[in-house]
Amino acid sequence: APVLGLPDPADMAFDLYQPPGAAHWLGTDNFGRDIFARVVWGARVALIVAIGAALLSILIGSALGAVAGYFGGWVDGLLSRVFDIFLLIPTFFLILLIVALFGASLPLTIVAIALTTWPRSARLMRSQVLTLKSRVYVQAALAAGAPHWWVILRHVIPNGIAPIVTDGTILMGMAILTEAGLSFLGLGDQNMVSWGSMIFEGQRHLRLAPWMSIAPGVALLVLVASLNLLGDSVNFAMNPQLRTRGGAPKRRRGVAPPADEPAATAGAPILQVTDLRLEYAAGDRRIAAVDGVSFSLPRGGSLGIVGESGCGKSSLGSALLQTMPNNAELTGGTIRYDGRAIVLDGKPVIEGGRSRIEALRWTRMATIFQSAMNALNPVTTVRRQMVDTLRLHRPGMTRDEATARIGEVFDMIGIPRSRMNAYPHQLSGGMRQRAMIALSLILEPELVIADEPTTALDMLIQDQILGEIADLRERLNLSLILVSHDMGAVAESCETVAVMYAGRIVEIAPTRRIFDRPAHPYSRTLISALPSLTGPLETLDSLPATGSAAAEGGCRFAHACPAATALCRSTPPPAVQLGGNHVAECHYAEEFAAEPVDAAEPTATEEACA
Ligand SMILES: Nc1ncnc2c1ncn2[C@@H]1O[C@H](COP(=O)(O)OP(=O)(O)OP(=O)(O)O)[C@@H](O)[C@H]1O
Repeated sequence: APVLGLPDPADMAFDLYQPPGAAHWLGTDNFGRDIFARVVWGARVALIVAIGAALLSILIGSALGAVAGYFGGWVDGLLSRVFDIFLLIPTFFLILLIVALFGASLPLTIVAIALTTWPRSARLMRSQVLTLKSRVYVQAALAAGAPHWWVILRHVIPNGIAPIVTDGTILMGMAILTEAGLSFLGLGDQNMVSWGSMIFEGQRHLRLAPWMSIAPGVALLVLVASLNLLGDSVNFAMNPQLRTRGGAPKRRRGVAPPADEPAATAGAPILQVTDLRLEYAAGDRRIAAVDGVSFSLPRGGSLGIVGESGCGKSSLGSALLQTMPNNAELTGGTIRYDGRAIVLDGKPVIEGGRSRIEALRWTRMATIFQSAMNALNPVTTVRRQMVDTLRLHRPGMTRDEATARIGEVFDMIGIPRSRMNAYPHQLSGGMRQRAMIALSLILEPELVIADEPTTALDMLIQDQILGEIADLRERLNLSLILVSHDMGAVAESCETVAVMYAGRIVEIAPTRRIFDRPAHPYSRTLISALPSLTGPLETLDSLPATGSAAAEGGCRFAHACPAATALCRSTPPPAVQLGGNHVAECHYAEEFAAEPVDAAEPTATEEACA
C-alpha cells in the first residue's frame, strides 16, 4: 500500500459511507476510511498468515513424516499416533486457548494454525517416503555408505516434496480463511487490518453500505482461488512427467476405414508397416524417434529389431500397439494387421465407434514389457492380474475356468502352479519375467511384441527365457517382434533382423544373410562387436553419438562411418535391394555386401545361427 501511494488505512475522512467512485475506488466505511487501502493492507495480513502457517506446517510435517516413513517399525507407529492426536485438535479451540492465555496476536495465530495442519503434510510425506525408500537410487546411496540423514535430505525429501508443496498452497488458503474467521469473531490481532474484521464490520452496515463487506469478501475469494490455481501450476512445474505423460491416455483423432479396403486375404502378412513416423514433443523441440519405418512380417514369422540405445526401437514397439505416451504423435504412415489398416496416415482407424487396435490389443497383439517388476501390479497376486485380464476380455468366463487357463499357461512357461498366488516381489527376476510372458499369452494372441524381455536378467536366465520364447513361438505358431540392443539375442530367436539407426531401419535381411553379408556399415559394426568364442580378447571401438547428418540432407550414419564419402554427407542413401529380401540404406550397399565381415573367427552368434 505505501508503494501504491494509498492513504493510511486508519485515516478517517468526513465522507462516511461513500459508494465506490473516482475518489475512493471501493468506497469508504462507517468511519470514512478508504476501503481499497484497507483491502490492500488486509492482503498483507492474509499473505503473512498464509505463508507463515504453510511454511511452518510443511517444515514440521515433512521432517517428521519423512522420519516415520523412512524408519518404519515402532518409530512410524509412535509418530503416526502423534499425527493422529494433533489432527484431532480443533483449530478454533486451540486458538481460543492461546488467545485466553497469551492474548490475540498474529504470530500466535500462525503457530496455532500450523500446529493443527502439520500432520496433513506429515501423512503425505510419510506415504511418499514409503514408496520412495525402496527405489533403486535410494538403495544405491545407502549401499555407497551415505548416512540415513543424508539419504533422507538428498534423495527422499526432494523426490517426495512436489505433492506436499502443492498441498501447501491449499494449506495457505485454509490459513487465510481461518484467520479471517478469527478476526470476524474478534479473536484476531486488533492492531492490524484484516479482511475478517472488515467483513464483520461490513455486515453490520450491509443495507447502508454493502460495498464494505463485498470488497474484502471478493478479495478473500480471489486470493484463495488463486492459491489453489498456483498449487496446480507448482505441481505441473515440479513434475516433468505431468508435462509429458500426464493424464489418462490421449484419445487420438481417428479415421474411418478406407472404402475400397479388401477383405482380409489369406496369406497377407500379419503386420505390414509403411513409412511410419512418430515424433515426441519435448518443450519447444520435436524429436523424430521413428522416421519413416517400413517392414512386413509374415504370419508365424519372427523379426528382431536391433540398434543402440535411443535409436527408436521402443518407440516403434509402442507405435505398433498404439500405447505411446501423451507427448508422442504419429505424424504419418500406415500399419496393417492381417491386411486391414489399423493406422492410416498416422491416424487410428475407427470402426463401429471403437479403434481397431483396441479390439486387437492383447487378444491378438500382445506385448512383453521390458521390466516385469514395473509391468506387474505390486499389490495384486499374479493370478489375480491374470484373472482380471481374462475376464475383461471374456466376460462369461468363471473364476475356476480362468484359474484353469492360468494353470495351462504356467505349465507351458515352466512356472510351478503353486506360484500363482505369489505377489510379484515374491518371485525371482527370471520367474517374474516368465509371469509377464504368461500374462502376454493368456488370451492366445497371434502376434507378440517383446521389448527387451531379458534386460536386467543374468546371462543364464536371459538365455533360458529367449529359448522359451523361441520354443513357444514354434509350438503356438506365434508371430514375434523382438526388440533388443543385443544382436546375438536377436540372431538366436528371429528369422529376420532389422537394424535401426536414428529412427530408421537402415538394413533388413534374413538373419543368416545379414550375418554373412552385412551391407550397411552400422550393421557391420554391430556384428563385429559380438564376442568371438575362440579368438583373443579385443578392444572394441565405440561409435560417436547419433549424429544430425540427416538434418543436413546426408546419410544419418555418415558422421560415424569409417567409409563415408562426400556423397554420403550430401545425399540421403537410397534403399538398395540386394535380393533375397535383403535391403540396405547405403550408397555403397552392394560393395559392402560383397565383402564378408570378419572371416577370421566364428562368433558366438554365428554358431547360434548355424
Ligand atoms: N516420452 C518421451 N519424450 C520425449 N522424448 C522421448 C520420449 N521417449 C523417448 N524419447 C526419445 O526418443 C528417442 C528414441 O527413444 P526410444 O526409447 O524409442 O529408444 P530405444 O532405442 O528404445 O532406446 P533403449 O534401448 O535405451 O530403450 C530418444 O531420443 C529418446 O530420448
